[in-house]
Amino acid sequence: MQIRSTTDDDLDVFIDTVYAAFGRFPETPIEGGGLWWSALETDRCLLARTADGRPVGTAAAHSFELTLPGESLVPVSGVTAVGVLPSHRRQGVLSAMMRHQLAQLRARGEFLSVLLASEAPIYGRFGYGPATYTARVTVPRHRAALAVPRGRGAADGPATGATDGSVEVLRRAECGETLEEIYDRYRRAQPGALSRPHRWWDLRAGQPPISPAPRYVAVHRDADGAPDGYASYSIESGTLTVDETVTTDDTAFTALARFVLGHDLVSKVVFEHVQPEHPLRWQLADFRAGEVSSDTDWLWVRLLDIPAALTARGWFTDGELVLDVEDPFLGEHGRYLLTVRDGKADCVPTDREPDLSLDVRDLGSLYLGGTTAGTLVRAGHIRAHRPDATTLADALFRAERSPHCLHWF
Ligand SMILES: CC(=O)SCCNC(=O)CCNC(=O)[C@H](O)C(C)(C)COP(=O)(O)OP(=O)(O)OC[C@H]1O[C@@H](n2cnc3c(N)ncnc32)[C@H](O)[C@@H]1OP(=O)(O)O
Repeated sequence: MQIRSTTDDDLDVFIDTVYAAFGRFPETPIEGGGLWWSALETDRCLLARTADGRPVGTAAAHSFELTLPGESLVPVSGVTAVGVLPSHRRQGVLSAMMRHQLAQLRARGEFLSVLLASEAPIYGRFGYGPATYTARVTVPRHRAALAVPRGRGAADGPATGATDGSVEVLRRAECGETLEEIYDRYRRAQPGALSRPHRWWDLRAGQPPISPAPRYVAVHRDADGAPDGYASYSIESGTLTVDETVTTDDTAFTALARFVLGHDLVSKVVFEHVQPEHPLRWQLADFRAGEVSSDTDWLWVRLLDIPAALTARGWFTDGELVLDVEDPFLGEHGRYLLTVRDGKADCVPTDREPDLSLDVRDLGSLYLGGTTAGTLVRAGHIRAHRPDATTLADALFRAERSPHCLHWF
């Protein structure tokens, strides 16, 4: 088998092979999403061919920036379009492509790779672990009243929590660069968020092709008229579905939630992509009115250079841990002393006794602070060699807020 990067000449073959492997991408672009292939970077697409030249497998990578805890922005590869023809599955084609791709990413000097997994059992063996999570919250309109914020001082505004800002409803084509600017400010402060490159906005990529229904965008502006949030939504059969809510602060989110929850001729409101620990359910007067479903993994993270990755993120508690990390797919093993002081980490090889022994996939899950070491110790995946190592790891890896990624690729 040969694995080679594509050129403009074989991009069509690449796309045909992806369609054949997935068997379900719509041929016709849908407004607001669905143009996934138009954002591909040709020289970052891999085609696997049999010895007689038949294309059988694909994998690609996008160039993104990922926000780490501590608002540190780093380049990452967003792995995508991974597929093997049904006739050639379970013969090692994907394994060969993953090995090839990880070596390529390292050669580019990248220390992190990320992806969205079509199925959860596929990527752990290649060293990826689930690192951000997402859920759907469904609110029936008749139970949609918001609670009066108990912590709000009289000087902060009216007791209803309403703000002096405004909401305007636009069609996507009328938004100009407003959404892109809001998204960019949001993602720079949100651990786990990916950049959405300019051309993705032009191509209307970055959102899943969920529905052919027209999309509306509610844009929130603060009291001075500056845009600080938007909610992109569609209405079908009495259900208003918000597929993306992007705000630079909680006030804008609350105002947009109030707007969609107050929409006439709608029986329920569905918020897609709500991050863990989001205050939305607490903001409802009836806590049980927000029904959580589709609680699942979103962004998977793979560390390619452990010291580089651990020193790149910000840290919020001082401490010292010895991590013994196995990387079975790449046949590597390393033991590292992680020392955190004043928000920064030092990470060097050591032969000290380990505090935690773990697989690189589990380090990927801890890395953005969205999964606790305690959970993975209890699951039997991480081994703690002293009783307080788990508590310390939980405190150390925590981010300033739960990591979250909205970008679809
Ligand atoms: C980031 C993204 O693009 S996600 C999209 C992933 N692609 C898809 O879901 C499209 C449909 N599926 C496919 O094209 C293929 O089944 C792939 C790409 C998932 C797997 O390709 P294959 O060439 O069959 O994988 P390969 O033969 O290298 O398998 C390696 C190992 O993973 C296991 N594996 C592969 N796919 C799966 C799966 N879907 N579920 C569980 N195990 C799997 C294999 O059993 C094998 O295990 P083993 O080493 O213990 O024998």
